[in-house]
Amino acid sequence: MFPSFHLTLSTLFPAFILISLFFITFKWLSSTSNTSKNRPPSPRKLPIIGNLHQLGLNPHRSLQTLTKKHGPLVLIQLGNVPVLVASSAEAACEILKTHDAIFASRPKLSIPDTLTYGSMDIAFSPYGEYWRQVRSIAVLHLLSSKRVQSFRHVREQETFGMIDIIGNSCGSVVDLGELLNSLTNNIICRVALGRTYEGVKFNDLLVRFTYLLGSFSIGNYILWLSWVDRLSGLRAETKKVAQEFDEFLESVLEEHVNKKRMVDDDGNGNDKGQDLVDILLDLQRDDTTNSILRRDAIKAAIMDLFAAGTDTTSTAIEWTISELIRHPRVMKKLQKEIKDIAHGKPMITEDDLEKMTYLQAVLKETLRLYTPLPLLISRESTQHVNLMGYDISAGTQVIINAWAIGRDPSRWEEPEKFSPERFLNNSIDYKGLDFEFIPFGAGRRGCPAIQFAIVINELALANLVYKYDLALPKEVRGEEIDMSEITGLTLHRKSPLLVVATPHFE
Ligand code: HEM
Repeated sequence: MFPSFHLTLSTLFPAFILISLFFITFKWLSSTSNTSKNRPPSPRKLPIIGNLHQLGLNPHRSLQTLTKKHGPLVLIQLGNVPVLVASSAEAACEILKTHDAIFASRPKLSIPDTLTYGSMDIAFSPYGEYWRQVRSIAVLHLLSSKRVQSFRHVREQETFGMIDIIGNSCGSVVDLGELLNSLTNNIICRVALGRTYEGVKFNDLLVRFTYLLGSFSIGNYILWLSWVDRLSGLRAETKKVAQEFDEFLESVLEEHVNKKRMVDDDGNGNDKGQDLVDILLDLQRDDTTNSILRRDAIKAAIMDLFAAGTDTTSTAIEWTISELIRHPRVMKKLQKEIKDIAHGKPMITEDDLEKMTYLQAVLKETLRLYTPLPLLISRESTQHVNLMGYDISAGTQVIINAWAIGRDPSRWEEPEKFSPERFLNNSIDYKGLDFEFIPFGAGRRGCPAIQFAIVINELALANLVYKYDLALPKEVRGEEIDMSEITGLTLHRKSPLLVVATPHFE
């Protein structure tokens, strides 16, 4: 054993010297070529993990701290992956407007990829022809103004249903967060699938699904540590949820195909009341030229609505109510506006919302302070680009800290203060043109469902505060409401929002 060991060492030694020389020369060459490039400032990094340890449990906050030290464009290293962090309105404008096409792709991340049939959905699919087509199908057939309008009865019924449930609580404590979550799930279910699926099993599946989308997979950043994802059970759970969701969506598709046959048999084919699955199946049937709408693509598109549309919407309403409870002056002013416009009618309907300028300002203020997707959805550069004087290589992951931008003191007076008045008498909007306020992102990958989301938010909020006085339960009254947060896919309240609702009209 030992002789052969010596023999191996003696033969390996010159090879070792040669390899070392080659490596040192290569390092030197690449470092000289790097210095000719002007990289954005970077914090000091550790071997192997780079800056991963600096992300913490609330990455939007840790990244804001890095920005304060290094400036609005910071290049960090997450394992092997270079990540550009943008935290000012100017930087966001450069990325989402000036160089929008270069930053319009998404990085491939293992968890969303497994859950969405290999990123066949809209939100996670790479920039290209496939993404263009699925996005335009969703925009045209589900999210256009006409379509959003056609689902008005669904939103109103579900919102009024929630108001009734609260009414039946007879002044006892209700978990408002849970009710708001059911509200958005039910609306998306009815619009996308034609009916609600409220069973414990489906709710549990949705919770696990959104939890996974917000989970961190180390294998995405340090490939050889992928075993950690296997060992922790993350990979197995992702596959399990993907399979259970697939079985559920298969049964929904079957239900629709059979229902369609019955309608056809009656000769009663009727456009009104069509849900998204009906529309996609029709398009698939008519699609003789190309096969963009394969079965997996239909299922992935539906999944996207749950991933992108439920938690984001309900968490925004939950934070708004939390802030209103903390700010009785704002609550009173809002209730007065709604009451004056409602003229004693039993419920607020969507026609009333347009006139409620203070309500709109309250919601904007919440989206500024509690940006539901604080880091938007990561982008990836597809070619080398010069950004604000810095060289950014192709394949760099890009994080836009919309949460920090919304609290940037150079753009917002008293940025930490909840003050809806700042949105009165000015034109700042969330439609992606004012880069200091981008809760829905901007540019070609910006959220395509702004109108859909806002109307759900406004209707729920208006009815909740019109019908009830909302207060903390007796045992916590007088204490500050807990506003601590927890970050997963979205920015959530850490503790449930428990309230007591006292009806106004008794
Ligand atoms: C308050 C509620 C919502 C917020 C704050 C929100 C925010 C966002 C953000 C920040 C993005 C990424 C934008 C970017 O990369 O620039 C996004 C993308 C997306 N959102 Fe929303 N969203 C909301 C509700 C919804 C709803 C209700 C739906 C669907 C019914 C939806 C569907 C989508 C889709 C499909 C994408 C992916 C777009 C793409 O990659 O091309 N969102 N959303």
